[in-house]
Amino acid sequence: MDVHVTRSTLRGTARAPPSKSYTHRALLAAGYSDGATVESPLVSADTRATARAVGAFGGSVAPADDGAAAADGADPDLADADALAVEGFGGRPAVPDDVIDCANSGTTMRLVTAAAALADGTTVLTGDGSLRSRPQGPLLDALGDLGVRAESTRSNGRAPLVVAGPLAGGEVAIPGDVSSQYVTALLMAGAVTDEGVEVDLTTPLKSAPYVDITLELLADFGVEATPVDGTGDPLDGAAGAAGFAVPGGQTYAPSDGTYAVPGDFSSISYLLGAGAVAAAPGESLRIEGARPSAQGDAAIVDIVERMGAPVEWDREAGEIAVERAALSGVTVDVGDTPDLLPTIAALGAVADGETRIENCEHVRYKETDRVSAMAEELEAMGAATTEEPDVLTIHGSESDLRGATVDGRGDHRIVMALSIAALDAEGTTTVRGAEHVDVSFPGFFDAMADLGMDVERDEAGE
Ligand SMILES: O=C(O)C1=C[C@@H](OP(=O)(O)O)[C@@H](O)[C@H](O)C1
Ligand SMILES: C=C(OP(=O)(O)O)C(=O)O
Repeated sequence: MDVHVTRSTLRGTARAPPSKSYTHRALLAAGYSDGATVESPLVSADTRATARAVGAFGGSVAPADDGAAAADGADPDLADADALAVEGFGGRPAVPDDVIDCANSGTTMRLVTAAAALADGTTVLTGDGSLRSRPQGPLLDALGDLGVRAESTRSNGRAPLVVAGPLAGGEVAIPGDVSSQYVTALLMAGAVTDEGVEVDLTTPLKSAPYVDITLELLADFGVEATPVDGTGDPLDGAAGAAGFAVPGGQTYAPSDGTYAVPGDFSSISYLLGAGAVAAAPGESLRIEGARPSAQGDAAIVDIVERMGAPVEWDREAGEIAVERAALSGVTVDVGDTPDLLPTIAALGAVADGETRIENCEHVRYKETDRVSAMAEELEAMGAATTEEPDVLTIHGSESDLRGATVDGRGDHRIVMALSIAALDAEGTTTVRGAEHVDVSFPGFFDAMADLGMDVERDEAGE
C-alpha cells in the first residue's frame, strides 16, 4: 500500500497502542505458566507471531471473551480483543508439529529460540526476508555453550534456525552490543531450567531498558532474575550490569492470574513528533495511554521538549499534551533507545540546526539498516544528512523538505517516521509499503487521519 501524505494541521486526542515489547513477553510468560489472561494486549503482526509460537509449544492464545481457547497452534482472530486468554504449556514446551514462522519479528525469534531449547526435541524457526537477514549468532553460540544444538541452516548465524534441547541451564558468556533480546530470551527460559542460568556480558549492554522491561514483567509473573555487577553483587537495573542471574525451577504465575499491558512509548514517539511538527497553533495535541513503565523510549518526551516543543506529561493520568514549536537540533545518544532513531531523524529534518544521533550502530541490525534508510529517504525529501558507522547527523538548517516518493523499506518505523516528516514537507509525499505499520501500530494511519492528517491510502500501490 502507498500512502500520500500532504502537509496538514493536527488537533485532538490520540490513544497510544499497547506496548509491543510487553505484549510479546506477557504472551510468552503466560505460555510458560499454567495459564493467564493478558489484558489490553497489542494485537499486531509481530505479537501474533509470538501467539503462534505459544500455540506451537502446546499452549493457546484466544480472545478472553470467547469462552473457549483456540485449538493448539491455531491462529484465531485476535483482532480487537480487549484481553487474551492464554493456556500455558507449564514451563515445558512441546516439540512443535511444524516450523515456527516468526514473520518480521526479531523479539519473537530470539525469545522463542531460547524457549525451543527447553523442548526435548527439535524446533525449526524461520521468518521473512528481513528477519532471515538479522543476527542470531551470539544467541546460537550461547545455547550451544549450554549444551543445546542451536544452528543456522546456512551456517551464517541467521535464520532458518534449528534448535534441539533440552536445556538444563548453566553459565554462559554473550556480547551485549548486538541485541539485548538475547539476554531477555535466556532469562525467560532460564527461570524454568533445572539449574538456572548465569549470563556474563562480554561487552557493555546496548538497549538496556528492554532488559529492565523483562525484569519488571518477570517480577509481575513472580519470577526472580537479577542484574549483577562485576563482583556478582546485585544491581537495581540492567544499566551497567556485567551480567544477570536467574535461578532455575521457578514458576510463572501473575498475581490474580492477569497481566495488564501498558501503552507503547515507541509508538507514542510518532504521535508526539506529529504534534510537535503540526499541532494547530496555540492548541495542544493530546496523547492518552502514556503511563510510566520501564520503557526507555519514554525519553522521547524529554527529547521533543529539548527540541523546543512545550510538552506536559501527567504521569498519573497517563496523558501527554504537546504543542507545535519551531524545533531546533539536539544531540541524542540512542544506545538505550534504538527504536527512537527514525523519529528523531525525522524531527531533525524539520528542525533548525544540527541533530546528532550518536551510539547508533546497533540500529543497523533492525528490520532494515535504519541509519542508512533514514539518511537516504530523508535526503530524497530534501534533507541534508551525514552518515557515519555510529552517528547519524541531520543538518536541519540545510534541509528544505519537499514531497517525494520514499520507500518505507518494509519497516514499520521507517514508514511512520517518514509520514511525520511529510507533515512538514511542501507538497505531497508518497510513502511506499505503508501497510507495514501493522507490525507495531496497526491503526497508525486511522489515528493520524482522525487527528487531521491529510492522508490518502492507495491499496493498489506497491
Ligand atoms: O526486547 C525488545 O522488546 C526489543 C528490544 C530492542 O532490540 P535490541 O535489543 O535488539 O536492540 C528493540 O529495538 C526492539 O524493537 C524491541
Ligand atoms: C526492532 C524492532 O522489533 P523486533 O526486533 O522485534 O523485530 C522494532 O519494533 O523496532
